[in-house]
Amino acid sequence: MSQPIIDSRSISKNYGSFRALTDISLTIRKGEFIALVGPSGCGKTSFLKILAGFEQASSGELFIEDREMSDVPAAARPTRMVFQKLALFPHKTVEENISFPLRIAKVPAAERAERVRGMMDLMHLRHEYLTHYPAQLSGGEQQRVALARALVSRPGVLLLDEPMSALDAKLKKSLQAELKKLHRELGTSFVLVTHDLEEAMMLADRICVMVGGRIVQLGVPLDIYRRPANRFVAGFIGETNFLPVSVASTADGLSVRPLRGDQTAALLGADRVSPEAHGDAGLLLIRPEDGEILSGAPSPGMWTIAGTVDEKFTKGSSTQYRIRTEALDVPFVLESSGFDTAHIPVGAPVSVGFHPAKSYLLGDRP
Ligand SMILES: Nc1ncnc2c1ncn2[C@@H]1O[C@H](COP(=O)(O)OP(=O)(O)OP(=O)(O)O)[C@@H](O)[C@H]1O
Repeated sequence: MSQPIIDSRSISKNYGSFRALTDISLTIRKGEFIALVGPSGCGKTSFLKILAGFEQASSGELFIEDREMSDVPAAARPTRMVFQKLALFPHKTVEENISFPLRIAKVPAAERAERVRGMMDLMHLRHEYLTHYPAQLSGGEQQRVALARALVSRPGVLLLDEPMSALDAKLKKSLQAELKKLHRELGTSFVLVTHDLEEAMMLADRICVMVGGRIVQLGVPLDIYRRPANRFVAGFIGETNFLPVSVASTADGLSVRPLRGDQTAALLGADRVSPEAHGDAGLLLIRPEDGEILSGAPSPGMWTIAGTVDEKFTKGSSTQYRIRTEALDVPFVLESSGFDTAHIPVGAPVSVGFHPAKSYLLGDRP
């Protein structure tokens, strides 16, 4: 798991005068599952295409399996790519589609047949589909055939460009689960481009957040969620509340206090402070699940904010409240597990409690 399979060194990409990627340095380990996330146009697909050999970097170096890739064409790389829009051959059967890379590699017919059937089993595709054409299969089945075709030549790296975005929610969930299982069983490195942050958190060992053609954060999902690099990443990865605070240095660490309201100051440990936070002001990141609507006295160390329920949504497994407060210009978002058993009506006055020492301090710039 620790050996690198992909080593991208300061890769940049220009399309004419437009710079799509700047200084992308990323090492992906053997067997690792990496998700590339970021807003539309941030360069995720461009980077994937450079890894696959469908685009050339304008500068920088790319090593895959310790080999420099600038002169290695796509077909000769240990990478295979699965696209968002299916790229199956419509006039070839499922068997011909999956065996295509093996034909190119001149694998003997008997071995081809065996490996294709092995992939059908792995992808939970019935063998009777072998003689079917792609149009005769459902969207999810077609995407599984595309995965089978990409994996049949046993690539070291599977590149996935939003392979599930065209599928309906239920199919997507089942394919996500299959993908995770497949990754565990095969030991192949997966690089997944996705817009779906929940998908990235569910599947990836590490998430790489890109903005404007640059990597802004690379880390395990929990770190990206709990210790985002800046306000943009925090807001991009899940819903969040940003409470403006004043910051003072003390002998015991940083002390914070809300700009509005008269709470006692709270001390933050060094692991609760973003490296980009500095000066005497900041934003305290409070995730919706970290707040609670108090029914009694707050527990020691809690800060409380008074407000009124502006809206509430029942999501099935949880209930979300949006609470208007004096402390924030936008509603405080709070999520509690389960149904709204307390039956707190919209318009009701409430007291929101949370532990500042468990939150994370960001700089106050966007
Ligand atoms: N062949 C091309 N010629 C010119 N510009 C391009 C080309 N391919 C991509 N771009 C531009 O480069 C930028 C990055 O595109 P890319 O497709 O890599 O982004 P992305 O993060 O994958 O976006 P999305 O999430 O919308 O798919 C975009 O502004 C895009 O318009």
